[in-house]
Amino acid sequence: MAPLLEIKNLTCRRDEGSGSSIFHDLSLEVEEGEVLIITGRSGCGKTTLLKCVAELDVYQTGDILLRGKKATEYGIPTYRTLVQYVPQRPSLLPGTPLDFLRTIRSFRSRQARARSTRPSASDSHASEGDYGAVRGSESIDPLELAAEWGIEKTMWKREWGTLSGGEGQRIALAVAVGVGGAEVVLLDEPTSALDAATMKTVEKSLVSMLPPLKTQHSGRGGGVERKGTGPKALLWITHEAAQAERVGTRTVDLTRQ
Ligand SMILES: Nc1ncnc2c1ncn2[C@@H]1O[C@H](COP(=O)(O)OP(=O)(O)OP(=O)(O)O)[C@@H](O)[C@H]1O
Repeated sequence: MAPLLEIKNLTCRRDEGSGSSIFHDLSLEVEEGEVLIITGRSGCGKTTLLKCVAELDVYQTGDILLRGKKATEYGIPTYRTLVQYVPQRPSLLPGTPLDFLRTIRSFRSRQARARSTRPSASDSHASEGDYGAVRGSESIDPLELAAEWGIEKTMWKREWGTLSGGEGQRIALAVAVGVGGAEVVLLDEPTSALDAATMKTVEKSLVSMLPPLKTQHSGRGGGVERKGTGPKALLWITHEAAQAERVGTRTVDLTRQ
């Protein structure tokens, strides 16, 4: 069976392909249940790699396969819902988090309708007011998840730019893992703006959403019970060795690639 995610011989160059290489001939496989830590010195290409995997950045050679299929076979917008990138600074997004959630829900709803003529679960909540109108059928409600991380509901109605770095990070994370359907979530230093206690709470809930690992890896992977309610795997950029040790099942150091 094809791996969950396969990166094959990926090469990415600076300046839209005309400059020097950021990484060259990089190959990786990610299986279900993994928290693959991406680390390495500043500027070595960690963010670029995640953006390439999300098909947001252009690479010059190589293939990225999700369950054996290229993004073009899924269609790029659908692929990006299956492989979701969570930016380091969501404060640069326009509008409010609630607008963002509505847009994603509406896209998912259209996708679901295209696949089936059955009414979507979000329709059945359409009379529940501002927040209920964007609720979906997933087992994780982003607003409730964010509330567990200390985010009050009213914050969802504020412009992204008015939220603190840590508030914006938690909301963006809750949307990425809470709005169902993402198979692989790409986390770009997801807890860099959080205090130590909140960081550990977020880490635990993220790892608990994964399915159990099929193969034993050297890392501890959080040592938390896995419920399999969220994405199938995480690619997680961090500069913190202690965090990598807590959550990671495997580490790739891009400095050495
Ligand atoms: N649009 C761009 N044009 C030219 N160079 C770019 C562009 N985007 C990124 N780079 C360069 O590519 C390299 C990799 O950048 P990237 O942001 O992926 O590094 P990183 O490992 O995530 O860094 P950090 O740890 O500092 O966040 C850097 O040298 C960066 O300056």
